[in-house]
Amino acid sequence: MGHLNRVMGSAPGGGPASAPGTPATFCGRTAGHGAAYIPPSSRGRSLHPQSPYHPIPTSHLHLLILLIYSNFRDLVMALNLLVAVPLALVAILLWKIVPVFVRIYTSPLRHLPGPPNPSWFWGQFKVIFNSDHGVPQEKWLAEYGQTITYQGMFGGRRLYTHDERAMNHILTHSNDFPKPEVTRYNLTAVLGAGVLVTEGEQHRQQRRIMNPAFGPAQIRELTGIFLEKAMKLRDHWQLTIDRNGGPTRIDVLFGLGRMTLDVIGLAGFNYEFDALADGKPNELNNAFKTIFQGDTQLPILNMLRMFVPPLRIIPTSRSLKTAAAMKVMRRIGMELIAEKKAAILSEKTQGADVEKKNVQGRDLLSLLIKANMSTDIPESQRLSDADVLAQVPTFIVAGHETTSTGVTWTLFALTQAPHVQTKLRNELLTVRTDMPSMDELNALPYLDMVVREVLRIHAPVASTIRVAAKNDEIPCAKPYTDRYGVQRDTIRIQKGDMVMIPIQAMNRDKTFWGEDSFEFKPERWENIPEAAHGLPGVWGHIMSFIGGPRACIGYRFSLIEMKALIFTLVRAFEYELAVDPKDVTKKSSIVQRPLILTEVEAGSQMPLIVKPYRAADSEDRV
Ligand code: HEM
Repeated sequence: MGHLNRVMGSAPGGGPASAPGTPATFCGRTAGHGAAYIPPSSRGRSLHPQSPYHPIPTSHLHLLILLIYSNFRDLVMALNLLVAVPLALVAILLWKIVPVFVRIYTSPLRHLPGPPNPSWFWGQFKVIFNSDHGVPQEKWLAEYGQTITYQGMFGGRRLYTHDERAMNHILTHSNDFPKPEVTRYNLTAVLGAGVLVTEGEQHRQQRRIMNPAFGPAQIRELTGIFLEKAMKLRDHWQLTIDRNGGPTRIDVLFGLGRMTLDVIGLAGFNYEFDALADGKPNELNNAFKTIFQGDTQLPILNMLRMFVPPLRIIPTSRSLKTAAAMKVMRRIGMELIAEKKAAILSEKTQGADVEKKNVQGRDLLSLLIKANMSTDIPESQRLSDADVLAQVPTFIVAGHETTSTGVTWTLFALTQAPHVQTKLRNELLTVRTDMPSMDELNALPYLDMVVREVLRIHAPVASTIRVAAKNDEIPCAKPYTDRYGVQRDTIRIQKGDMVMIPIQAMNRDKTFWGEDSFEFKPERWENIPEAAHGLPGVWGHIMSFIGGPRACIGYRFSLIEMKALIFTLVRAFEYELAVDPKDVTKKSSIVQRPLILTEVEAGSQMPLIVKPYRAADSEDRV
């Protein structure tokens, strides 16, 4: 307004500083243009603007010209915008989508053998989605060989190989094969930039600080928590059985899920979720549930938001709810961090400096904060509070349902192999205490074999995915035959191609495990086939925790937690499946939860008949 007033004021012949009735928006918007424009016809005129000889007063003429001129400019600008915005959107879409289509026809993966593409839009997505996990891929491998390709949505190519050397290359070159952007977006939306999501230097830095908290000495300290919580679950089931007056159908998945949540709360942050205490409200638990409940609204928009990043700025009811729940999570997380920092600082003021190698304590977060504050970590290598905070939901998500589904499938497997259940219980009953140490648990050979076999055959995380960050040539252990009948010993891959990490399928592949690879046989661990030694898993020659720099950081934690649970629950009870085994299937999301085909509406569950174990009852069966 002031700017325009100056122009008006400087107009020859003067005139009112502000024309009455001039719309404010006009004044505001045209100030820039009006300042430069002085019509030549007005220059040097001395007639009073209100003179009757002027049909239109000069200043009004200026105004009119300005109005027409600026409206014209506005119109042009509006038209520009109308054209520019859709053009920009089309450009972004082309920038994202064209390479996807180009890649289909240029990717060297097209030379690999594999099934024909049933639909350019869905690719094999529907076939895979409507089958049990990994089953179509296992069929294709049998038909086309160990290294194949198939197409996903919009024809995107995926490399699918069981070649152990190729898989080792992919897992160990984690910078060249990171998680795809969509996966990272989905995880970041709910976890923040925790170790599960970050890549490159940020990931290396986080792992370096976090690794000591997951070492054997630290897990030894946590064994008591695992056993205490396992006993709480045992007592809970016993109470249910007592109330029913005998063997009772119990959904073991539910109780185990709550137990492992309580464990990660206490062992992870020294926080009491009290999930096993029925009905007790808990702010963090509620926030967690909100974040991980399934999508109920606008699934199309939610899906589009994943693939078209600009749409992510449009809020949906789901994104708003998630944001509110994350705020709660962040607040509680920050309180926990502040508490722990204060405790460590007071420890420091009372004694010597904290040193990374001396880090001891009970919960993972305290250990992580201690390691981060230790004097032998250079300032530049320390994690920010935001980085530390992001590990809170990361631990909860990564460390809770994975272990509970692992133990759920163990109990299921034991119902299907009663002789294994009995043999295992007999071994566990040789221990004279309810509270064995980590070393005592690890000294039970049959328990160890059962855990290995369950994690092999019922891997809680059935598969994961990576994307090639650059063109690469992947070496193979065994040559394969390409589409043209030529033998090859490397796989060429192009930047942007997806790579499947077939965890469960490699764990059950006959090439590594022999003809009985699909059977649950703990005894196989007395002497596993030589071929299995080549699998690039971080633990036990299986892929369940994958391998390389992105292998599961919590595998020691989960193994001892699983052992503590199985130890306590198999000593106390006998288990039978409450439904027909043919009705038990796996519902694959991130973890493989059980689903009963005749009771789909009940959601994931594992109904078992649970009966207190009494030595005399079972003597005839031993
Ligand atoms: C039976 C139990 C478990 C299984 C089968 C399992 C499996 C896995 C798998 C397959 C990955 C790799 C995911 C990917 O990169 O796509 C992973 C990563 C991870 N897991 Fe586990 N996990 C288990 C328990 C735990 C526990 C108890 C914790 C923590 C207390 C944990 C913490 C993590 C973290 C932080 C990562 C990310 C590591 C990184 O990217 O550097 N996991 N886990």
